[in-house]
Amino acid sequence: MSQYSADAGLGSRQRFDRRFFGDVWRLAKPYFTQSDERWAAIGLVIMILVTIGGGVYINLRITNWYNTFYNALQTYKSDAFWGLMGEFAILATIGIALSVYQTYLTQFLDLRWRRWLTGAFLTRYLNARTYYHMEVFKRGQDNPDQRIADDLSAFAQYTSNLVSGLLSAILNLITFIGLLWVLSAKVIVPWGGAEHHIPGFLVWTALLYAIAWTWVAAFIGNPLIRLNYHQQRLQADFRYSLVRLRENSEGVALYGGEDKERTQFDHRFDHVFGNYKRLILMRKRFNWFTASFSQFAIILPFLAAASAYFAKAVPLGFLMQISSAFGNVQGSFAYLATSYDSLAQWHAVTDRLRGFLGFMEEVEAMQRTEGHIERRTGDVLEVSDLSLRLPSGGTIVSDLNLRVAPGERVLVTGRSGIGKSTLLRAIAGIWLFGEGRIALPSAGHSLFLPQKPYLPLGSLREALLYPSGSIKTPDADLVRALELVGLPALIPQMGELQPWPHVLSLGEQQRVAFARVLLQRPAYVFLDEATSALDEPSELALYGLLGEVLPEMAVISVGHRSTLFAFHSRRLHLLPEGRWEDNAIDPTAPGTEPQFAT
Ligand SMILES: Nc1ncnc2c1ncn2[C@@H]1O[C@H](COP(=O)(O)OP(=O)(O)OP(=O)(O)O)[C@@H](O)[C@H]1O
Repeated sequence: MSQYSADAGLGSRQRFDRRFFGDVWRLAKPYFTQSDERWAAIGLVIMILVTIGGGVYINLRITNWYNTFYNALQTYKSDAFWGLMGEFAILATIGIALSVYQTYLTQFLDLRWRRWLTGAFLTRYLNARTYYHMEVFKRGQDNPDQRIADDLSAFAQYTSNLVSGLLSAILNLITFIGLLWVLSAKVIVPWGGAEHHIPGFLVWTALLYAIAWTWVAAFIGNPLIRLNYHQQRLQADFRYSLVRLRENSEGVALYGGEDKERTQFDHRFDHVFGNYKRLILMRKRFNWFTASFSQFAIILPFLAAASAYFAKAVPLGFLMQISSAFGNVQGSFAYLATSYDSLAQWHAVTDRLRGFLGFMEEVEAMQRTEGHIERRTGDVLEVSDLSLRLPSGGTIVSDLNLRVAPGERVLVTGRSGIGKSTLLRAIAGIWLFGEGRIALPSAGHSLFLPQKPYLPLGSLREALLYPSGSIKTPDADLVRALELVGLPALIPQMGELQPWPHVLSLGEQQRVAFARVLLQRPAYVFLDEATSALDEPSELALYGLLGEVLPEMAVISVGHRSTLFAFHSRRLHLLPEGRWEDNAIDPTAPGTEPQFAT
């Protein structure tokens, strides 16, 4: 069971409750307590704390300066004026430097934290093919790419900014609350025709005012969490539809599907627009209140101290000092209210991340509980008592026993949808549902070629050596491989960075995949309709090449063409209800096998 709340990804819990902070802590803790970078991170945190503390101290000095400065003005002391100007210049310079460094160090911490978080998420995402299983068992999880690329960065930024802001507010409060309490002693509260002194009157005023402000901000601003959450999702959905068009541009262009695509874009953008409109309306409502509260907060201390001033009980400097101290205390009390919009975005980002992590944990748990297929590394492919099923429970194959010796060639046949690719997925170790035992040479010694070859981002050279070819492979070998598979025209472009999946035809891409086999020389190769886009003579030529260049390599193919019988010595035929037949192919009668009768 996931340690993150199951509904977290839906942004449905909009409270800053214990579970929310528990999840934030679980996301943040590893970097600061377990990572290799933890001492550097703690060092940065300490430096940020020093800048915050210094900033608060400068604030205090400036507040006291107000008192002296305005009193000097009121009493026309021009000689004190210039000295005070100089003092202000020094305080302001130190204050500016501290503020610049606080921002710089916080951003530097964000950047490093983001790098670490991204690395940790990627490790987990790629480990045990979790990325693949998350796609296969997708349940309402959207755009993992956005969660890794954007949300992690936003999480690091919001967390460090909000926490340093909160610490600064607390320090400010501790520093100024005493001063404001002392200053309150001189404040007169006229009530019922008499003058009263209420201990800590200004502190209570600031506190009550901030409570009212926070309550209104939370009440009005709460829907912002949900709207921010949806905004990020809808934005990512819209972007994803554009990326899909780019990736499938040829298919759409050939179908002339622009109108349909446009409708799809408009539809998705309407959602982005509608949600954003609600968001800005909500922000407008929210800003009405926060702007009113913050404006009124400016005059509140003057209102509170006016009676004392007009009664000439206190000088102007005192009034200005009160205003500054009150602003600091009240601003600290109201920190949560003034940061509510950022808090709402932080909540939304955290929701998305914990939803993603929760799902990743669910998939990892599924990998542990569903993975009953025992796997071991061996020299020979050996499948024992293997039963495979669909996630829904349907049987794909029952009690399969298969041994493929080095150099042997087995053709897997059966009607479409019977489970041929699923059998290869199970042998590759990416299909979870089933039981039995599989022994297979290690990853570097077995290579799986799907029907649609995967060409990574980069040069053709990199595509040829993907995934485990040595980067030191001499160019002469690559040239030879391209010649053998019938792609000599590509030799001059081997180092070019091009969108190869768009540039090469599917048949050419399948030839590139065969060149990979020749270069990487695995002990076992699995070809899942890996020549489906080629004409029959080219298909036979490529198969013949494998036999010639790599006679010791075992070949397990999935294919629908009867011409493939000529190349294989055995046929594993999958039948309905999990039945199967394993027969030798008569080499004297190629192509005469019945066509995949069930
Ligand atoms: N992730 C999945 N979740 C649920 N069912 C799946 C999944 N992947 C495959 N299947 C189902 O498993 C069955 C076997 O699929 P598979 O791709 O192995 O068939 P195949 O024999 O290779 O078909 P074809 O010859 O058309 O490529 C199909 O009914 C398919 O819908």
